[in-house]
Amino acid sequence: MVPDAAPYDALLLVSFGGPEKPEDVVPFLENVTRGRGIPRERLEEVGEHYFLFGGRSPINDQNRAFIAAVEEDFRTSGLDLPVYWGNRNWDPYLADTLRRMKDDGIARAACLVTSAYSSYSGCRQYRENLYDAVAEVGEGAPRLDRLRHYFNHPGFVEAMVDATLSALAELGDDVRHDAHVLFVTHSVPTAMNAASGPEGGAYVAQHLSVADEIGDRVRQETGHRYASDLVFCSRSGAPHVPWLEPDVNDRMEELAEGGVRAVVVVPIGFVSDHMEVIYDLDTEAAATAEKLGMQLVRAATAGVDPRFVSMVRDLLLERAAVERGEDVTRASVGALEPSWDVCPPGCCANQRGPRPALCGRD
Ligand SMILES: CC1=C(CCC(=O)O)c2cc3nc(cc4[nH]c(cc5[nH]c(cc1n2)c(C)c5CCC(=O)O)c(CCC(=O)O)c4C)C(CCC(=O)O)=C3C
Ligand SMILES: [Fe+2]
Repeated sequence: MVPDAAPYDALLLVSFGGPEKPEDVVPFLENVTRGRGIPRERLEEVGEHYFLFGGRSPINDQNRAFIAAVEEDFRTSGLDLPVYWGNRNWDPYLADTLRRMKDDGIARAACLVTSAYSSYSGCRQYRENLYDAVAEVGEGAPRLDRLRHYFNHPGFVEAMVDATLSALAELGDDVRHDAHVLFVTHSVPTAMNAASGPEGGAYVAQHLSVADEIGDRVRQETGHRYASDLVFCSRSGAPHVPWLEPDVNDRMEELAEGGVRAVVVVPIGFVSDHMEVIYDLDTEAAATAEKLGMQLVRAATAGVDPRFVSMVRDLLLERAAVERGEDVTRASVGALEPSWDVCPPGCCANQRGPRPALCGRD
């Protein structure tokens, strides 16, 4: 049976964007932090992370590889649907892509955001960006729907379960049994977590449900329940503003004091190996492990894992059926329900005051 994507005539991948050469770094950081109150010293420090990698973030190449994999998955499934890509902070910018979609005659597109969880940064801010880009293009811009959050979709979770198992297998036999699993995500201000989702606290709750589910699956596969925590990386902002803790490095110090000799770092908050992963985890946290005499193995991100890639088709066909008024079964794992299609009023509120956004009731 040929899969039915109607009423959609395209998929739009919506992402963060990153610099591709040294001259891009400062203008990119200006785009990211415009009006966000990030201290100058923090910006200089983050700029150095990019320069350490030749002024090029891996994120755009990761998105190109992901799009190629999704196109191949569509093709082999008989789904004839073009895939477009637009970013919040760097070329290709959302408005430019929407203009191209309009010229190509795209009337309606489903958007997949490269952020799996609810928060202002990972959800509403992208919805505001979509509103602004549609407004910029004006008459004839495609109508956009945002595909639901996928933190608890089996395509994402299964990929992370296997990545965790592979990372554990890499540890030395002498330390594996006592290894500690650190599920890592991007820190956000505690106030941003408190405002996330329709009732608040969704950012942390969603990560805890993914961590629990991976822990259960690892126990089934290995017969061992590993000690674990949810920890955070990439804290930004002004020092007096509270952000989610503990930081991954601080937690490793504590664990080392308690005699832990090995950690597996599982980046559940990130869907590909971008700068937070290759700098904050593979460079900084790895150096902390070295200093503490601990073994550290970092689990792979979902990247182009075939299950994660085919999840996109599943979410797209599910939403297409919903839009056609059909009943759907929504794949999900763990304690939380499958996420909503359209964000409820107030969901992931913008703490600087309301701004127009697409794909929500407000
Ligand atoms: C929750 C979350 C995700 C995960 C969800 C998702 O994936 O979207 C994420 C992803 C990313 N964040 C990224 C880069 C940056 N984030 C920054 C700043 C901030 N991030 C925040 C949150 C998040 N960020 C927040 C609350 C701030 C403070 C400023 C503000 O309130 O807006 C800054 C400014 C410098 C700094 O302060 O670190 C940079 C450069 C890149 C690109 C990496 C690359 O280039 O490879 C990616 C994928
Ligand atoms: Fe960020």
